[in-house]
Amino acid sequence: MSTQREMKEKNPWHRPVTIIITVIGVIAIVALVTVAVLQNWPLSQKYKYGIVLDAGSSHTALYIYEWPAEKDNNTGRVEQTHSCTVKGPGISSYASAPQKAGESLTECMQEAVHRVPKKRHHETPLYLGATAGMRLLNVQNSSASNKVFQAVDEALREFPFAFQGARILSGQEEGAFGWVTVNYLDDRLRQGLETNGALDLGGASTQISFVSSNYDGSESPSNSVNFRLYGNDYNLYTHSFLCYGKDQALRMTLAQQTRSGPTSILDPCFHDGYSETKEYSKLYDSPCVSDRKPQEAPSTYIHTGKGNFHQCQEIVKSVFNFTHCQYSQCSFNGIFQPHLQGPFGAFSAYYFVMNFLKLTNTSIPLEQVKEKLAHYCATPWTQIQKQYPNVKHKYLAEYCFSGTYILTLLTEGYNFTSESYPNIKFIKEIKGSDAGWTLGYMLNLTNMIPAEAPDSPPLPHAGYISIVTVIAVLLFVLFILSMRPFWPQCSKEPQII
Ligand SMILES: Nc1nc2c(ncn2[C@@H]2O[C@H](COP(=O)(O)OP(=O)(O)OP(=O)(O)O)[C@@H](O)[C@H]2O)c(=O)[nH]1
Ligand SMILES: [Ca+2]
Repeated sequence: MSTQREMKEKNPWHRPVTIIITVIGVIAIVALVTVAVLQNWPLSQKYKYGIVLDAGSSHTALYIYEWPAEKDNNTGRVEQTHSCTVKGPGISSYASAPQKAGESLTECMQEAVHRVPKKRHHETPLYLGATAGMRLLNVQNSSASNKVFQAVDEALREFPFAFQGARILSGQEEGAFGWVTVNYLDDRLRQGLETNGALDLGGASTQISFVSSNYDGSESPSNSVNFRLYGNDYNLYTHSFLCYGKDQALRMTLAQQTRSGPTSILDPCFHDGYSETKEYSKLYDSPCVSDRKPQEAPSTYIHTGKGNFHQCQEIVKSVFNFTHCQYSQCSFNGIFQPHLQGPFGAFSAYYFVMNFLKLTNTSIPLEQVKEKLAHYCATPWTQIQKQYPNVKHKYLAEYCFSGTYILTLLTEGYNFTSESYPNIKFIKEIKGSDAGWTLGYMLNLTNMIPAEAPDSPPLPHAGYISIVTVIAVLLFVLFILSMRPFWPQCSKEPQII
C-alpha cells in the first residue's frame, strides 16, 4: 500500500513532467490554431474593388463592388457595397450642354473616392456603360453623342481610379449581362443549377433573356449568346426592344393619341381629373416617335385622363406589331422568341411599378391582378394625390399607364399566360446587390467568372480552421489521458481502513 506522498517519493520527477507536458501541449494547440488562423486571416481581410456607372436613359447610377482579394477568379463572392444615384437626368439629356454630363457625375465619384480604401484606388477599375438613352441620341445626333462621351471621359479621368473607358452597350450585352447578374447572385452559375430568366424594364428599352431547352441559337442567331461559365455551356436567348422602355412606350401611346394634332386628348391611361398642358415638340423629340409627328399641330395639347384600364390596354396593344413573323414563333414586331422557360426575375421599372401598386405577389391570379389595376386606374386623380402626398408627381401620374404597360408587355408581348405568370418574381436586389446589367458587365470585363470550374480546395477556410482545432484538442486530450498513470490520484493505492 502506498500513499500519494509515497508515490511522489517513488516518482519524484512525475509532477514537473506533467506540468511540462501540459505547457507544451497548450503551446502546441495555441501555435497550431494561431498558424491556421493567421494563414487565412490576412487574406480574408484584403478586398478588391470595382466601380461601374450605369448611364441609363432616365438617370445614372454608380455601383461599387467588393470581393476578397484571393478569390478573384474563383467563387461567387462579389458583392455590391455601395450605390449612388446621380442627381439630374441621364447623360443623353445633356446633348445641348455636354460639359454638364461630366460635371453631373462628380458628386457620386467623390463618394466613391471616400468609399474605396485609398491604397486600392489606382488598381480599382472604373467603367461607364451607357444604354438606350445614348443609343437613341446616337441615332438622332451622333456628333452630340460623341461630345457627351468626350465630356464624361474627361470628367472620369480626373479621379484616381483605373478608368477603363465609357461606351454604349449593345442591347444584346445589356440583356445578357443582366441575366449573368441575377444568376451569379443566386449562385446558380457556379453550382451549374437551372438558371433564371431576366426581365429588365428601363426608361427607353426593355430586355428579355432566358435559356430555353428547345433553343439552340440556329433560329435567329442575332438573339443568341453563348457562354461557358464554371464548366457549363449556356445558350442564352436575349432580345432588347429599343423604344419599349416605359418612358418611350408612353411617348408612343401619346403619339398614337395625337396623330391628328388635336388640342386636347382624353387618355384612359391617366386618372380621371388629371389635366396638364404639354408641348408637341417635347413629345416628338425622340426617334421612337419623330416619324409620326402630325403635319399640322398646335404647339401644345392638353393631356387629360379618364382612368379606364381596358381602354388603356387597347391603346398600349396598338404600339406592338403582331402582324408578321418569319420564324416559328415571335414575341412582337417580328422578333423571334423561343418557348418561355423557367422562373424569371423582373427588375428595374418592373419592380418600381409593381411594388408601388402592391402587385409583386405573382401567386395572385393574373385576372385578379388586372382587376386590382383596373380599380386603381379608375380612382380619381384628386384621391390618388391625397393618398400619396409624398410620391414624386411624375411617377404618381404614370403608375396606371406603367402597370397597364407591364401587364400588356408580359402577356401580349412575351406571351406569359395565367399559368406562367406565377413564374415571374419582381425583384429589386438579390442578397444586397441590385439586379441589373452592371455586375455581370464587370464580372465579364475583369474575367471574374472562369470558363472552367476551378479546382476548389476540399474544404473552405473556416472548415479547415475548425478541423485543425478539433484535431489539436483531441490529440492533446489523448496525450493527457496517456499520462494517466502519472496522475496523482491514479497513483493512489486503494486504502484499507
Ligand atoms: N416609380 C419609380 N420609378 C422609377 C424609380 N427609379 C426609376 N424609375 C423610373 O423607372 C424607369 C426605368 O428606370 P431605370 O431602370 O433606371 O431606367 P434607365 O436605366 O434609366 O433606362 P434604360 O437606359 O432604358 O435602361 C424610368 O422611367 C425611371 O424614371 C423609382 O424609384 N420609382
Ligand atoms: Ca437600365
